[in-house]
Amino acid sequence: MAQNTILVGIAGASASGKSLLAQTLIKELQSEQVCVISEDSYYKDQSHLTMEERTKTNYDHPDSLDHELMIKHMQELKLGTTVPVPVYDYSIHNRRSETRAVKPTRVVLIEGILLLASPAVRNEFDLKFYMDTPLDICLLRRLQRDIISRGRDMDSVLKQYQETVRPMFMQFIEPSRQYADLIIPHGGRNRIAIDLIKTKIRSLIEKH
Ligand SMILES: Nc1ncnc2c1ncn2[C@@H]1O[C@H](COP(=O)(O)OP(=O)(O)O)[C@@H](O)[C@H]1O
Ligand SMILES: Nc1ccn([C@@H]2O[C@H](COP(=O)(O)O)[C@@H](O)[C@H]2O)c(=O)n1
Repeated sequence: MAQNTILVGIAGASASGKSLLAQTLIKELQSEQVCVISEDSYYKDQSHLTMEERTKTNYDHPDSLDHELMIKHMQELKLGTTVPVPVYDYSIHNRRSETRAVKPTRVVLIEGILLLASPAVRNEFDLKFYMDTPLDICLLRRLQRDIISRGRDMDSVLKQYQETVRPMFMQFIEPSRQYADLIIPHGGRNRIAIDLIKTKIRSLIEKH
């Protein structure tokens, strides 16, 4: 039996443009057969920790993520099942109580920093992309984004960047680049990459 759902992974550093690329594809494809999930939805539940304890979590280490649940959902989507994806709230460093029902559309885009770092996760993907944006550009964009959209201040973003974001990038994310099928330079507004990926996704939808 032909597989119905194709899983497409978009990996790369924090603020490299993964989410912008995924949202641009969704907007421009205008198809009910494409949807997006963020790996960040699968950060582990931290309800048992105080807010102060939560700020000390290393959110760039694979252990902070519930990859088991994510893999379960990826496999269920491939089997044609709708899955309850957790909703993440950065301002409280925790999942909210509600979930979001994600249907097994023909193409499911999944974006996240650690998608290619472990064999168990990366083997679930049919197509794997890596956003190869220079780290200094990522830091500038993260600083701006985290202050405007994630309720952070400059000191906390810079402290976290030096203590965990950059070291974990070096240890886990950059070495996972080798597993990508396609490496995308210039971030989430790379017009040629966007058009090529759109053509590929349209052909997958039409073949269905
Ligand atoms: N090529 C680009 N040019 C300008 N701004 C960009 C570009 N790519 C991403 N951004 C901006 O940088 C920030 C981080 O991008 P985002 O897509 O959220 O990164 P990621 O999902 O990889 O963490 C966002 O505010 C986004 O709008
Ligand atoms: N409570 C949290 C959870 C995650 N982060 C940071 O988010 C980054 C991953 O998301 P991107 O959209 O930037 O890819 C990751 O680098 C974590 O440090 C956080 O700060 N707080």
